Amino acid sequence: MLPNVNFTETNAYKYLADHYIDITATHLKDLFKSDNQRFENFSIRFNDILFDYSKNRIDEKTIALLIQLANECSLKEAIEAMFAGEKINVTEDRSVLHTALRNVSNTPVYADGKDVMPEVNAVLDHMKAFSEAVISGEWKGYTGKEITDVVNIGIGGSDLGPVMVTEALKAYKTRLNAHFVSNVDGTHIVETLKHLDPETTLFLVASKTFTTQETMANAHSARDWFIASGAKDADVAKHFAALSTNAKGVSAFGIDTANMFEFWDWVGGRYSLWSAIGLSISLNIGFDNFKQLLTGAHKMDEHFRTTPFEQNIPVIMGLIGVWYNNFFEAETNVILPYDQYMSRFAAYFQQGDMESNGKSVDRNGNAIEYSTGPIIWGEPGTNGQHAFYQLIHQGTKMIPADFIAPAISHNPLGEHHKMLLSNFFAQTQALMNGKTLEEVVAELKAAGKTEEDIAKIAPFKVFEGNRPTNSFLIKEITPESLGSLIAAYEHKIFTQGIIWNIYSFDQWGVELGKQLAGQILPELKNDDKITSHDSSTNGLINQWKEWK
Ligand SMILES: O=P(O)(O)OC[C@H]1O[C@H](O)[C@H](O)[C@@H](O)[C@@H]1O
Repeated sequence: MLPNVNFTETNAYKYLADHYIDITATHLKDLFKSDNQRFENFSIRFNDILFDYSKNRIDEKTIALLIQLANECSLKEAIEAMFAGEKINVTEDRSVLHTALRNVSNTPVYADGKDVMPEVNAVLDHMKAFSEAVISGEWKGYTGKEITDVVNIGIGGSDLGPVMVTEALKAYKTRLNAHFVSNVDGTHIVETLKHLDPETTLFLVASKTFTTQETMANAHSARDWFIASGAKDADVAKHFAALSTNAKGVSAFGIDTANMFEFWDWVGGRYSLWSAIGLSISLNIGFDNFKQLLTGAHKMDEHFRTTPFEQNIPVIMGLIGVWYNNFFEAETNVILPYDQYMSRFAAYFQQGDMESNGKSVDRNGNAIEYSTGPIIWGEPGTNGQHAFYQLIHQGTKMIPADFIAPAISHNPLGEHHKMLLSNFFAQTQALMNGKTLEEVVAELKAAGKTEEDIAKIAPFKVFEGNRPTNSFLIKEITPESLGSLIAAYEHKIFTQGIIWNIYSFDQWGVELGKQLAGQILPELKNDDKITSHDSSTNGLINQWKEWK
């Protein structure tokens, strides 16, 4: 059972509300001035990850009160409930056990009274054998040629995780070329297939349910393209594999169940890259590296489960997020990887976070009166600097930012990495310190500007600063460190869902649009004028019918 506490009624919340007034009276740079141990006090080393949260609008009292809040909301018990396989996804009556998928310690994990580890390990063995056969070239296509290209067809959790990790770990690429098709827009698959050869292409149809409209449409089009090349139905087995929980659906599609990689309903879609859904990752970086990814995540799982909250990275991340979300009324959280390979990291956690905590009903089914999940966004640095950082530095909204950077680049080209990192370090410093009017005036004077010019321009050059950031400095982006980092963000989401008293593992909010699309699709198949909807929807459909 998950705890059921309205966090706004806890003692800690009341103390935090008072404490918030004190903190807002203090500039972040002054917090540094008054504590020369601030970095040591507010940073955590975890293997090759340094998490520095000192540039946040917090002091020791803030952290103590936030931890009191976590305790009053029984976070520890909630963590145990998840790891123990309790059915904490209540509205779908399911356990939440993505942690079992990476349980490299192999200790038993129970769902519905049954140890899931033997099944988990059997699928991993299958993934290993398959990946090695395809990568080595032992696995041949229907005309006897080696596979050169792997196309993952999936959407949402069956796409974003594999894409993000494959990109992030491109430095570990095998000889196979990776492609990802997700959008039902025919352009996506047409453009992907244009450059591929059916004789050397392997399709992975990735879908937990095996009913998702976009994925099924793309899988059928891929199959048609394959058959049109002269292949027979029997050849499909050499070119199509399925990653799913739905064996019946896989057979009905015509995929050999020997090529089915199973997972289970206790794996949420957006937490599934660790499951058979990760087969594209295993093909693209090799199974041993995939295993390292699982190992890194497992180490973070252990850290989350056993480390006191004061030293617990996901817990601290989550609580600081609550602090900004519910006291400072920050609405978003920007993720800024200073690593080109991690360009899809923010997009991945848009689903991870927003589909998990974008909820407005609490665990009692009552409408919520406080703010829940933040809007997640972001792009890699330094590109973001030349686009949207203006608003982060000088806009009217507070935007807590996560900076992520590797100390060692996989591409140590000239001075590039030093330039990249100088930007990372400088940005967090600039956001914290800002620049006062006096500093601006002094700078303009030194540049020889007249009094008149100074008066005209100075106000626009002032930076208030006091803008919070987290920094993750990672020794190197390896499968293991990436696994740990992803798991830290997953558990941050969990922590916040517990505090907000919401169910983080369902996603009913995606259903309504699907249902209405199902009603509209038949109306698009004839030329009849539509009058059954509101005037806007009718107008759009009828104009489309005129133009199509
Ligand atoms: O893996 P599938 O069953 O095809 O689901 C793909 C995606 O679609 C759904 O709409 C959900 O919102 C996602 O959580 C899920 O990851």
